[in-house]
Amino acid sequence: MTFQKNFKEDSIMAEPTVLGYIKEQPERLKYVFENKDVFVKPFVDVFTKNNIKKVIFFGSGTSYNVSILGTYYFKHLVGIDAEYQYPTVFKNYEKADWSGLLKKDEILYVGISQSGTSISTCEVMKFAQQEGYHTLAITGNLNSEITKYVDTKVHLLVGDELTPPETKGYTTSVISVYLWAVECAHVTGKMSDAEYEKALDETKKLVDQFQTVVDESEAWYDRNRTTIVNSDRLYFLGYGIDFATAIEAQLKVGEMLRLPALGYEIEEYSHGPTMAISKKQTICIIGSDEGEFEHSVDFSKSFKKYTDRVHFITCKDLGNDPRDCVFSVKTNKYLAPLMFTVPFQFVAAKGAKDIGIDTAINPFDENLAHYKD
Ligand SMILES: O=P(O)(O)OC[C@H]1O[C@](O)(CO)[C@@H](O)[C@@H]1O
Repeated sequence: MTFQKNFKEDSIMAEPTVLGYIKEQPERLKYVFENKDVFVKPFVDVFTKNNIKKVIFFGSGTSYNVSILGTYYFKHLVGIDAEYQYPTVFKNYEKADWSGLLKKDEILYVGISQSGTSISTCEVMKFAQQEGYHTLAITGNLNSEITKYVDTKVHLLVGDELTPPETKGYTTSVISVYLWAVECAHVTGKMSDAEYEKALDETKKLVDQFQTVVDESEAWYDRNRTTIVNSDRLYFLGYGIDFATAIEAQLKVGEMLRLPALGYEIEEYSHGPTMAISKKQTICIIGSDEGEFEHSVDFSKSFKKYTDRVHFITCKDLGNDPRDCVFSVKTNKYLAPLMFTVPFQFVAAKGAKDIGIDTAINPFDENLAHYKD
């Protein structure tokens, strides 16, 4: 069986490669931002018409990691309840509102699936629809399986991504979910006109500078490639919103570079896994804001006593250690995950190339994760 992906838009690449898709992100994110009405309007319509009080995000793999960010965006920016859940675990162990205070039609189930064919995500949306909840899916293929199980289908403007691992699929999904939250926050009065303009301005500024993000990420990988690809194990550590980047890095490296890769909340990492710390381990610490940043710097100093392979990925000022990826592009902590994922896309895709792995081939030939189109 072959890996199933099916996007209807034309590919602009003669021979699709993960590295090609990584490098397409500046242009693609700009396109997504300029065409935001396509995916923001249908979401906001459902949200406002139904006076939604809670959003539950579902996805698998990369799309699950997007759900983590979506949840923080809706909690912090829109100020409503939100959750991210593994689809099948949710079906078997959870319910939409344990408090019993919300009406069914105040809850929105959101399925994120670039291909629209992830089995578990499709199944939970089908279940939600049968139970009578509002259901919405964002997908790159508006004729895909998931669209059969939702009231509202929203187009993810990702274009083709014909290689198994998703890279631009992640960043286009993140920016889409962020723009949903910004718009919902504005229309509900949670964000003032000035705050709304600022949020859009910051988004535009970031997508306009995304080529620099890609260039600085690749340069960071090139500077550190030798130790990275010769590591016994790679850890990706982040607090709060940066935890999404940590487990997205774990996933990308697991898919492509295929070395042992572990994503942890940074303090959790210090509760046990540090017992295994050794000189051939690479530890990447992601982003962070305010107090979390200071704390992460303290952690990195301690880790450096045990391995030289400690890297900080941030847009805060941090000096000139070539092991770090300190972006010259600055942005807010909600948009920063768009940047922080890119260095790890290079670790995964360029690292794989450097050690002779073809990322266009999925050697696992079983159809467990996706429906066939
Ligand atoms: O967003 P989709 O298409 O549901 O896919 C989710 C996940 O499935 C895979 O494509 C393979 O299982 C992963 O690479 C990806 O993270």
